[in-house]
Amino acid sequence: MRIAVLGAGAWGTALAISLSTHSNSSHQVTLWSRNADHAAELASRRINRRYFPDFPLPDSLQLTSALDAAIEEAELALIVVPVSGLRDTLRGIVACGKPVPVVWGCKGFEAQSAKMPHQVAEEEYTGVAPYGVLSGPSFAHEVGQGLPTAVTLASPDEDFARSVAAQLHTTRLRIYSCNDIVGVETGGAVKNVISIAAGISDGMQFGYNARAALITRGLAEMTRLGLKLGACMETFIGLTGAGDLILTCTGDLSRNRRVGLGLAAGRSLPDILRELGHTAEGVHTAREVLRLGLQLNVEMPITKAVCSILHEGVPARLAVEALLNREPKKENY
Ligand SMILES: NC(=O)C1=CN([C@@H]2O[C@H](COP(=O)(O)OP(=O)(O)OC[C@H]3O[C@@H](n4cnc5c(N)ncnc54)[C@H](O)[C@@H]3O)[C@@H](O)[C@H]2O)C=CC1
Ligand SMILES: O=C(CO)COP(=O)(O)O
Repeated sequence: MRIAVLGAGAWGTALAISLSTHSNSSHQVTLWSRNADHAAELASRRINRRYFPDFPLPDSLQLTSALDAAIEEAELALIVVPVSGLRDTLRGIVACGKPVPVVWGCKGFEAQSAKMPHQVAEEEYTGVAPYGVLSGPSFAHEVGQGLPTAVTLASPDEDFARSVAAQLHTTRLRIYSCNDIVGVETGGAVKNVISIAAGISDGMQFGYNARAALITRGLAEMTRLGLKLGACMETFIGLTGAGDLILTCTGDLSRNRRVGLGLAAGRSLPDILRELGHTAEGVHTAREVLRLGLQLNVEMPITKAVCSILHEGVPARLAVEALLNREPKKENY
């Protein structure tokens, strides 16, 4: 299959390497960077020093900064830019006049509009070609190494999800399919926010009990919001819900968790993000998750606490105390 991977950050590069290297069928993969200098450097050095420095690029991987060239022959485009770049990338594809099926890998809600990625696609890509999302517990660094990983491809068009999952599936990257795109995208967005909370808790040495409580009550928060948005309950105990939540709340490869660890250490958000040098979607998505929760009358106490620390300058210790001081209540979803 001819695949264009659009976005040459950590996740796009990991997927491009994995699909070029580990597939049984022979995929021809082109990696697109919007930055011409970056694309030229990738092509000449055969390594992504800025975003994914530990992994050489396979010889067969092609590089370009021309979007039309990347998608010209492609049978599928994997859009692996942050949520903030999804709309423009879809518009760019439409402007090229090449109606290629797309699957995005971003996890979060659009800033200001609180729209899920598939709602952005509904606005920009309806009637152009089929689309879907790839999500689940998948640190780029481990996928780049070819370590076993399982993810889910969701699309409102279930045949499309099944067919693309089967084509991208490899012995290292197991891909399930489903049609609950709302549930999958809610899980991917909310887990990033809860992962910041887990980083804060661990950074403050609150212990394993507190972390397990955050993961479990975070799952309740994610599920409550998702059900209000029309998702299926079962999705939240799957790879893209509990699976990704557990991964990013416990694994130090998570950039969102590292934001939380930095906040607990008393560092400023701009300093943390500068040092991280990568996208941490939870930082902006926290606001949008809270906004949606308020609109839909869904209680989101952990998200509220994370937002107050990130965006209102509330000290982490005070936000945690406010969480713990809430009235006792029935354990429910
Ligand atoms: N890194 C990981 O382990 C995983 C990341 N993701 C998700 O994938 C998305 C991308 O994450 P990473 O690649 O890790 O981020 P990154 O920070 O490593 O790289 C982001 C890349 O996107 C490019 N970019 C930013 N805005 C753009 C735009 N408007 N148009 C085109 N390119 C643009 C940047 O130049 C950079 O190359 C995020 O939504 C993240 O949540 C999902 C699964 C795993
Ligand atoms: O989504 C991820 C793994 O599934 C990556 O998480 P971070 O963005 O927190 O690194």
